Amino acid sequence: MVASSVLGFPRIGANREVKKAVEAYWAGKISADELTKVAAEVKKASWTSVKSKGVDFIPSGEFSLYDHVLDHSAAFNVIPKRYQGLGLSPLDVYFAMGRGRQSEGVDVPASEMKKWFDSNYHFVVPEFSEETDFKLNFNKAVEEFKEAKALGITTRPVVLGPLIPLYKTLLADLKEAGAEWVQVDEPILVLDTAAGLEKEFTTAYTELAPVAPKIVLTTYFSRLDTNVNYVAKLPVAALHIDLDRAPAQLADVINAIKATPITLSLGVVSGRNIWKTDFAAAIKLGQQAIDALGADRVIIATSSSLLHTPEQKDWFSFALEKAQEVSTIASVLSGSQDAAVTAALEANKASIAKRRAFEQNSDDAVRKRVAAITPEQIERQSPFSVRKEIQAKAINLPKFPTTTIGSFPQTKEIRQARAKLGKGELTKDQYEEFIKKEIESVVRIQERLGLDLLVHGEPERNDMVQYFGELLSGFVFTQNGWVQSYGSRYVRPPIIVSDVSRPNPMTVQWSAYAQSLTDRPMKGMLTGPVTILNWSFPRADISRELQSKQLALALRDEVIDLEKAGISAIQVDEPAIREGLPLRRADWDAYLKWAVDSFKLATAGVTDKLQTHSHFCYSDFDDIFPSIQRLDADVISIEASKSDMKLLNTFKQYGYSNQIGPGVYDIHSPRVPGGQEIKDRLKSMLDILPDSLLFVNPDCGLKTRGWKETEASLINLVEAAEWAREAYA
Ligand code: MET
Ligand SMILES: [Zn+2]
Repeated sequence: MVASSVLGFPRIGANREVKKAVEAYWAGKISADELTKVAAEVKKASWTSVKSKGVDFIPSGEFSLYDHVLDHSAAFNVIPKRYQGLGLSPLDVYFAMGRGRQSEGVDVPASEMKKWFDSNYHFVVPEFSEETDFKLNFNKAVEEFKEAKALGITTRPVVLGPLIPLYKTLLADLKEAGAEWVQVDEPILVLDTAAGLEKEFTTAYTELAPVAPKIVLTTYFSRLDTNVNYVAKLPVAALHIDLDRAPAQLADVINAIKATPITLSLGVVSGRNIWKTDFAAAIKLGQQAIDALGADRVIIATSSSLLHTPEQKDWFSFALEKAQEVSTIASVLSGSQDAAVTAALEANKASIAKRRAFEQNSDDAVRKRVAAITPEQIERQSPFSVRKEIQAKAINLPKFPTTTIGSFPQTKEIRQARAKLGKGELTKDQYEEFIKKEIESVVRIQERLGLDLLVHGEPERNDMVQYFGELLSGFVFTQNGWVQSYGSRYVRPPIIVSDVSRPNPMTVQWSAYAQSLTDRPMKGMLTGPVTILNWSFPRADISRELQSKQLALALRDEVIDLEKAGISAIQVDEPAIREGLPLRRADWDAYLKWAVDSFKLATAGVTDKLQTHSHFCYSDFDDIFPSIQRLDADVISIEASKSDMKLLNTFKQYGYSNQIGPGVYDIHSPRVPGGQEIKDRLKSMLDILPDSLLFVNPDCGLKTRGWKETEASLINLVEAAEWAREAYA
C-alpha cells in the first residue's frame, strides 16, 4: 500500500490565534500558561484536521511559538552568555534571543536572523562558541509526540538534521516514547556543499540509526544530484525528495536506492506554492516509483513542510487541501479507489483543464513589450562617477547623509483606517485625507529629527508587495492566507495568475504630495520586480524570468512617472534578490542574469540627475557580489548591524564603487540603540569604507516598530552622523 505524508504544518492557527497570543504575552496581557493553552489548541486542531484528511504520517514537533531553529537552540542549551543570568524564565530567554529585550534593567539585542534556504522564512541563527554547554534542556519532539498521542493521534515527529552527539539521546527518547518513525530534516543535502559531507553523514547516521525510530531522511527545495550516491548507503528507512522543485531527479534517485531497502517519499504536492496539484502528473510519477520499487516502498508526500503555504480555497490548494491531495494520490496508487476518490480525480481533471485554458489567454501587448526589450533600456545614460557629480549638485545632501529605508510605524490608527475603508465605513476620499495627514506628520517628524533625505513613510501600504499586487493587473489575493516570515510576523503573498501590467500610476500621488510639503529632498519608494516575484506565489505555466520582466516594465513606467513628478531620488527595494538564488550553484548565473537585468530595466529609464537607491536586508553578499555591483544603483542600503563587519570587508575587497548605507541599528527588535553604539559602528564602517560613499540609515524599514523607540533611535542616529561629519571633516 502507498502511504501518504505531510512534512510539516503551518503554526499560526486558522485565525492567527498563535500570533495574537504570542503578541499578547509580550505585551503582558496574558500569562505563559494561557499562551501554552492557545498553542495546545492550535496543535490539536492541526493534528486532527490533517488526520481527518486520511494522511498516514502526521507531523509533530515542528510547531513553534517563534521559530523552530530557535527551539532547537533552546532545547540544546545553545544559549549565548548575554541571555543568561538575567533572571528571566526559560520562555523569556527564548523570546529575548528571538527579538531582544529591553525592560527592567535588562538590555540585550536579538540574535541574528537569516533566511531559510530560498524561502522568505527567517530563522534565528544559532551561536556556537567555546562556551556553549551542550545539554538537552527539554525534548520538544518527545513532548509533542506524547501530547498528540494523548489525543489519540500517532504522529511522525520532525527533528532538524543532527550532526551533534546529543541527538542520540533525543532520538532514543523518542523511540522509548513509542515513536515508530522520525522525520529528520536535512535540506543541506540539496546544496553543493553537501558533496563533501559523506563522512559526516555516514558517521552520524551509523551511530544514530540503531537507537532511533525508523528514520525518514528528508530533503527539499532542490535536488540531491550526486549526493544521492552516498545518501543511498545511509542506514535510513526512508528518503524524501522534492519532486515539485526538482522532478527530474526521480530516475536517478530510484536507480540509486533500488537495491537498498530504502522507502522513497515523493514530494509531489508542492509545499511552496498554492496551485492545485495536477493529479494525473503526480500519479504518473508515483507509478514510475512503484514500478521500480513496489507500492510498499513508496510514500506520497508534500514536497516540503506546509509552513510556507497558507492554511486556507477551484485552482488553489492550501495547507489542509494539500493534506487531502497526498492522501487521494496515495489511494489511487494503492488501487484503493472508492467513489469519493474517483469523484476527486474527475474534479481535479476538470479544474486543471480550466486553468490550462485560462493560461493560454495572454496579454499580447505585455508579451510583445517583453520580447522587444533592448540592451540600451537596461543601462543608465552615464556611468556612476559622472552621475554622482550631477546628483551632488541636483540633490545637495551633506556628507554622511541620513535617511531611512522607507516605512514608518504602521500604527493601530493606520491599520484601523484601512480596515474601515475595506468595510466601507470610510469613503475613498476620507481615507486619502487620513493618509495625507499621516504623510504630513511623518514629514514634519523627519524635519524635526534633522534627517536629510526624507521618505513619505508608506502609510498607504498594507504590505510592500501586496500593495503593488493590488494595483497591478494579473494578481489575485487571499483573505486569510498568512505565511510566517519571522517570529509573530506573517505575510499574505499575492498570487500571480496572468500577465502583469500597470493600469495606472501607483505611488506618484503620495510621493508628489510628500515632496510638496518640504524643501528637503523626498525619496520615492517602490518594491522591485524580483522581490514582488519572490514574495508572491508565481505562475507555474511560464518562467519566473518572464514574470520578472513583466513586473520590471510596469515598474519602469512608475519610475519614469515619479521623475516627471519632480522626485529626485527613488528607492527600488530588492530585499528578496538573494533568497531567490537557486540552491544549486550551477543554476545561479541564469537567475542572476535575469534578476539583475530586471532591476536595471525597472530603474534605468531616468536621467542622470535622478539618484536611484536599492535596499537589501538579511543578505549574504559574498556569493553574489558582482551582481550587486552590476545593479548599478547609485546608493544601496544593506543589513549590517547584526552581522559583523565581514560583510563590509566583502564590499571593500571587491572594490564596490557606488554609495552605500550599511544599517547602523537593528530594526527587528524594539530595543533602542545608544548614541555611542551607533558612533562606534560608524567608526568601524569608516575603517573599511571611503567616507565619500557612506550613507547613514537603519537596517530596514520601521513599519513594525512603535513611534517611541523609532524617534529615540533616530535621534541617536542623527546625532551620530553629526558627530561623524565633524570627526571626519
Ligand atoms: C523588507 S525591506 C523593507 C523596505 C521598505 N521600503 C520598508 O521600509 O519597509
Ligand atoms: Zn529591509
